Amino acid sequence: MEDQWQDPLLLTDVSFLEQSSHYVFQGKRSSKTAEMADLGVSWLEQSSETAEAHESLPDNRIDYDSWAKQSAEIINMENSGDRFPNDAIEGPSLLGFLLTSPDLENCADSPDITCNGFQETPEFLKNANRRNVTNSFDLSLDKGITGLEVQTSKDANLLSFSRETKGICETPAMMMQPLFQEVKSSKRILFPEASFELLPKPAIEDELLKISIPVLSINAGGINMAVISGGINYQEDSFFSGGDVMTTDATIGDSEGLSLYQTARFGNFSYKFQSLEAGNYLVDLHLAEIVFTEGPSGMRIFDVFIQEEKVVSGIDIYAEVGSNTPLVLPDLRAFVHGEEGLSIKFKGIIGNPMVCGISIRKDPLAGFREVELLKDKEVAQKAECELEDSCNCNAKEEVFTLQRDYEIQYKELTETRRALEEFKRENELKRRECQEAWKSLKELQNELMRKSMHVGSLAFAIEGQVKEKTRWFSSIRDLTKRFKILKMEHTKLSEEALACQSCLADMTQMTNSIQSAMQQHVDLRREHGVLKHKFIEGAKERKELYNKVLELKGNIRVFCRCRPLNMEEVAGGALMAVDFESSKDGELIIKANGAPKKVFKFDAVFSPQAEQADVFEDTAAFATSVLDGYNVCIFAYGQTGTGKTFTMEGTEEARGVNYRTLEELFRIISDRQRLFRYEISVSVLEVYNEQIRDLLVQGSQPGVTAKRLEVRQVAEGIHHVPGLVEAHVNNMNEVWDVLKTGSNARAVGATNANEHSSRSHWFVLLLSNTLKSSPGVFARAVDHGLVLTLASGPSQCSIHCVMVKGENLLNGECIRSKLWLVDLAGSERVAKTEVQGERLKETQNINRSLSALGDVISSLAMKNPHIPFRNSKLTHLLQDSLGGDSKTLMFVQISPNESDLSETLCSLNFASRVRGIELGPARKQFDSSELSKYKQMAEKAKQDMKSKDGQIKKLEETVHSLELKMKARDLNNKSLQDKVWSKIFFF
Ligand SMILES: Nc1ncnc2c1ncn2[C@@H]1O[C@H](COP(=O)(O)OP(=O)(O)OP(=O)(O)O)[C@@H](O)[C@H]1O
Repeated sequence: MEDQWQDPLLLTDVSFLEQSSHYVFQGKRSSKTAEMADLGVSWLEQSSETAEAHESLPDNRIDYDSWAKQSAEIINMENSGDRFPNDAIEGPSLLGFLLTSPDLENCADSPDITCNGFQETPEFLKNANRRNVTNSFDLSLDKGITGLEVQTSKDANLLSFSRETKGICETPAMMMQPLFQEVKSSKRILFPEASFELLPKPAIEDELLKISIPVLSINAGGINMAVISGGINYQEDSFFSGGDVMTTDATIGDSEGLSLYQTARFGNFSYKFQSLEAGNYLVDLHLAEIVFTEGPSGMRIFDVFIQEEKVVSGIDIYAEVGSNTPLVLPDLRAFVHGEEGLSIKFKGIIGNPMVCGISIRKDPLAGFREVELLKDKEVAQKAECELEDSCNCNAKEEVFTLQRDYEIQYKELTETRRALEEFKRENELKRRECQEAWKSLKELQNELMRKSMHVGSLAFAIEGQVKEKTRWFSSIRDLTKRFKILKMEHTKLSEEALACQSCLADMTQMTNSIQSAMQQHVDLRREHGVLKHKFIEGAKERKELYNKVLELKGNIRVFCRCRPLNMEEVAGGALMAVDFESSKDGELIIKANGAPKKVFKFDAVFSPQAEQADVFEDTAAFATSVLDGYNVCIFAYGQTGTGKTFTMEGTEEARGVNYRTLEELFRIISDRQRLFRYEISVSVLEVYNEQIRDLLVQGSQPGVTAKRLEVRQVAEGIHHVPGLVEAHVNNMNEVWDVLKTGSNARAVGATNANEHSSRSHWFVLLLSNTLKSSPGVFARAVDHGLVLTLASGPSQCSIHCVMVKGENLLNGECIRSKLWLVDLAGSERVAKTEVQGERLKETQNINRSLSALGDVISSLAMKNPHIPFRNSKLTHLLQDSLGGDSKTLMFVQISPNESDLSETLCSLNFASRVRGIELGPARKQFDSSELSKYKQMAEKAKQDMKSKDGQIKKLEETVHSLELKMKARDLNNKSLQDKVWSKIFFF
């Protein structure tokens, strides 16, 4: 109910009803509050009628003392303009309205508001008035006043009956019985002023009445039937005119012998008694309603006229005493002037009048009046006598005339008095009527006031309602607009829903496509996983096979390269010390004085005509090993000026091993970019006087004290130079820049020799004791009466370290490897010339480095448990890449000039020794068949590797195509998903 709008008036009514039900309408009106409510209504009704309301005798069923008190309080409050105090009667007002509403406070007693249980509205009062034929109405149906109010004139014989309604009277007979007895016993007349009060009459009247003997009694309706009732003889019916007769055998009343009431005259009739002498009489009328026995209808109301004057008005026998009960209207006064006699007429208002008996008695009080008249007459006669004495006969006549006039005037006076009394009575009645009318007017004014206030409050409420309804209309307009908008949106959404429904099929189709694509994607992934596994296995196998090939070829391989004779040598007519024409593959024949002197075997021998590319063709495999995760060391060894730097660095036109190896690295990286991710960084350093010098640090010069770099072991088998600049390179341009930077920074000895002259100045140094005591090549050198000669001058040990970090994108495997590209200092067989100072120190350090390298290689060859890597910075640096599973490639550079033969032989012997390390002494003992067998195995492995490479390449291509397909699927799925989501979002 809270969300429903309620009319404030209706709400008040509801509230009123709810509350009033607690006070007024709960079953029988037994509670005090209900009585008060009823009394309040009764008060209103009474106040609108007459002021006699407060005089009404209360019924003994309720506390009428308190009622009267409260009624008086109510009347006082009303008269004083006060409203009913809330504390006088709790809750709602007596009128049943909640007076807390300001709008309705002044119209709480509004009769227009329907109140359940309050039927006593003005409308009801009006109806009651209309129903009430005696112009009186019920004050309270429930608590009506029991009794009969008989109104009559004091002097005139007018009796008027007005009955107060009485809900507690079981029958009218019960109601009238007391009255009959009262009338019968006391013979009193109830005056209007007395109403319900029995006023005592003068005792003399009673006495006179007792001695009043009827002069004539008639048994009405009794044709030839005289009866005696109450000691009075009622003669047979006569003196009547008109009417009908009815008789009954039924017993009338409770008393026996009341046969007077067994006959009656009814209809249109009257009685005329002409035999009566002049005088005052009293007439008793005996009535009875014989309705349930025989006779006419009992519904009769009639008037009684005596001497053409109405003395009884609207008598209703049944209403007074009921049926079969006597009703006596006694002492109706009548005056008979003389011959005209006494006439009694009965005129019906409703139905036919009826009378059972008539008794006429002399009025005993009339004698007193006659005495008075006689006294007046005596006075008049006395005056007349006096006049007779004092006046003459004419005067007597005049007196007689006056006397007659007096009598006439006296009569007139009597009539006037009677008329005056009548006027007084009528005046009194009119006064009362005026008073009642005034009170009614006042009530009406009050009512009008209340109505006006009620109307005002209603107008106020209506104004509020109008405003409210205006707001409602505004809200309704807004709601209507919104409703229209919503309707449009609904229509739009319905259309979209229809479109969506049509799209659902597409979406279903798309979903199926997506699902099938996803299934294909899953299949492809599965296939991809299988292929990937196969590929990983193949790559692993390839790597193993490749490594096996390299191992078969030897982890330390030696290539021999002979430079061409330079211009000077050619110009000087230098003789060739190497016979390439007679040499087989991998053989090098050294000749002296035109005759072959010694044959050397290497893994590859490059003649002076060999191009840089030819040299690198066999070197490229090491680049693959590096990217497979192996450490590789490529270094060039040889006499000064034999082409070490040319082989390693080369020129811009003829790039050397360094550049080409890096180029090969990037090429392989590019090939493997879908499977591996690599990072390449390059460091360029130099070992100078047993000190590591970073050639990528700008401004670094040989001999200049720079930051001291040391080799540190960071993990098992991993050595690192903390602080060494590592230049990350992503392409060959960057590589070339780094190589040039290092080349430019390469130490240039501050000797008296330039690059060319360096080769023209030779030093012969004795090997250190260490070298001398070292086995292998160095021992052989000693055996040959030679010592290792180290290049002095500009060429120190130049080292390029290429660090590779790789990650297998398929299995997440990471590798970290190093490629050392070392351009060693020149090794010369020089005379024991004196070298002084700084140059001597350089030479000693160079010799130390090379001899340490020789010691390491010798130890590796001997498989000594201890390898003296730390005897020099160079071997310390190369520790990771010498021995173990690392690969080593040595370029032994020789000069073709016969004049350099001794140095050449020295270098070749050293190289042969190095090559022999890997094969070991036992391998030298292998016969050619076993060697060919190994070669065949190597070839087979190579072929397998190639076929594996082909398979791997195919797998790579398949994987690549699968990846492309998956990407295409992903793109397709994504576009489909985008379409679906866009449909979804769109809707
Ligand atoms: N295979 C070759 N073909 C053409 N020229 C060569 C070859 N080998 C060397 N030379 C030339 O010989 C000269 C000396 O070469 P290079 O400087 O490389 O010798 P080196 O062994 O490095 O000398 P050093 O020990 O003093 O550094 C250079 O001018 C070089 O161009």
